[in-house]
Amino acid sequence: MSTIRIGQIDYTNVWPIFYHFRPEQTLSPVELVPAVPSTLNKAMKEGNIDMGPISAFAYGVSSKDYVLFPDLSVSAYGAVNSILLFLNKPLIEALEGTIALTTSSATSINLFKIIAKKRYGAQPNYIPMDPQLDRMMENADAALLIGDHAIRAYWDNEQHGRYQVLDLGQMWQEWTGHWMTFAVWAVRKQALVSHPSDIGRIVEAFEQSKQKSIHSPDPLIQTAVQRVGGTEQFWRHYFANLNYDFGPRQQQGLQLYFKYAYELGLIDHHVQLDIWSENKVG
Ligand SMILES: C=C(O[C@@H]1C=C(C(=O)O)C=C[C@H]1O)C(=O)O
Repeated sequence: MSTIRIGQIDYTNVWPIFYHFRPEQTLSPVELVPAVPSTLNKAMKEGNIDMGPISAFAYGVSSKDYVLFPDLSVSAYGAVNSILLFLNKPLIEALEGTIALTTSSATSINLFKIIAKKRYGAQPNYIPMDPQLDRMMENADAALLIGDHAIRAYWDNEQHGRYQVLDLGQMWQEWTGHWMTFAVWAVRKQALVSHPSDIGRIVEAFEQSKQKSIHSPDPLIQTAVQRVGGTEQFWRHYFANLNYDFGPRQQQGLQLYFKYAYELGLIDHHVQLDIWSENKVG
């Protein structure tokens, strides 16, 4: 039996869904592949991983090849606390200049482009850069970071107070009134064919981890303090504020995002959300 390769986003935001993830009784062995979202997006596209969390944008690009796992996502209604734009001048001025975009993201960098163009009619100069805030700010008027890179830069900035910080989840919600989904759990259609009887067990193991983490967040909070830093209070709020569902509200927000991405030519087709269910094959 070939191994099932499952991507694992290398950021704390996905911990609730992985912390207790123990797929049992799968016919094939399971291997976890940790990496930042942009690396997982590419590995998934090339077939080097079979399933797992990817940027919602990457699902949109390759939607014909993937199916979504039900009720799993990384979403927020308003502030995310880890999708942050750091600015050294007011937004309106920065939008006429240069914006550095982290190379680890796909959803958030395109969310920024959508907000810039559709809300502000702006088309700044974008430069992709590795997620190092100081180097980014040497080259740009504002810098977008995600995940733990954003969290660490935020703490650092609290000490030095150098930059204004805007939260993209909040910008999106204030503008559209909608939820935003940053990551979805996708499976390659090919993997549905090669591992048909294991999919249900893996979906169930993810769902169980999520429920366990939501009901007892303390172990995750303690581990985050030890491994990443920060206070217990920060992580309690962070995990409680993120949302891991993929229900009608999250789907509506994501559909609007895909509509705008299509209108701006960031994605070349209308994206349909194709969600896996036990009774559906392929
Ligand atoms: C909430 C977050 O969502 C993330 C943002 C992603 C993106 O911009 O492509 C992808 C996956 C998520 O890890 C975060 O990174 O903080």
